[in-house]
Amino acid sequence: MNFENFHIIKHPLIEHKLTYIREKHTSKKEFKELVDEVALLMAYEITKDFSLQEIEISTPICKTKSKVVSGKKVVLVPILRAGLGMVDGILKLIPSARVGHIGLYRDEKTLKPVSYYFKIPSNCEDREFILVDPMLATGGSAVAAADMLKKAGAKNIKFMCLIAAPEGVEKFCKAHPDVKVYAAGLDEKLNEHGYIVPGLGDAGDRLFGTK
Ligand SMILES: O=P(O)(O)OC[C@H]1O[C@H](OP(=O)(O)OP(=O)(O)O)[C@H](O)[C@@H]1O
Ligand SMILES: O=c1cc[nH]c(=O)[nH]1
Ligand SMILES: [Mg+2]
Repeated sequence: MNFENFHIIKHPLIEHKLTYIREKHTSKKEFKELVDEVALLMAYEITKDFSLQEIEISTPICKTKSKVVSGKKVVLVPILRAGLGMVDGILKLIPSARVGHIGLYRDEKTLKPVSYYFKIPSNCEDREFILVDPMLATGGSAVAAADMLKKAGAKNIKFMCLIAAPEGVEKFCKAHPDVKVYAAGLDEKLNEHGYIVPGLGDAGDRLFGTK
């Protein structure tokens, strides 16, 4: 997909783990562990542009200057429910990140997102948002979530998903060209029920065992 703000994160470990996330016989426990692991690996990649500042510290040997991450405070925002599956993995890497929540579900018939919850930290302008959801299908949910973040004042947003469909990438990138989108895999298409093909099925149901 040729959108400047769309990036596939390619890494052998991510591809390997994604294979077992897709596999329908993977257990609920393993599914959640793998989603967390891929989210952590992706977060490592997408934070490469974080800025650093030098501080003075004392090692047991002497005083020295060394670097720490500086800049805007990170807010991780899962789109409920399935986005919750990615939070623990990313928090392992960025434990100080605040966590906002956006409650959206996709209406089964219309495939349009229905909003039911929104809570994020204040002072949005000064924060770096990482919006997460395993699936970018029609794009309706992710576009609505980014709309809500911007309406609340967010200026700096990245969106991270595990699997994207071309339809969702196009919709999101056109609606939010200023938001960088990162996916571990780009699939073929959507089926007649709006599910990604080959995809992984219903991410929320597989994470929470609600099928
Ligand atoms: O790109 P879209 O067509 O909007 O579809 C993607 C959305 O669908 C899934 O959520 P779902 O509605 O199943 O809610 P859940 O996470 O509570 O299961 C998924 O986690 C995304 O949020
Ligand atoms: O394939 C899909 C599409 C939307 N939501 C999911 O959980 N899976
Ligand atoms: Mg679901």
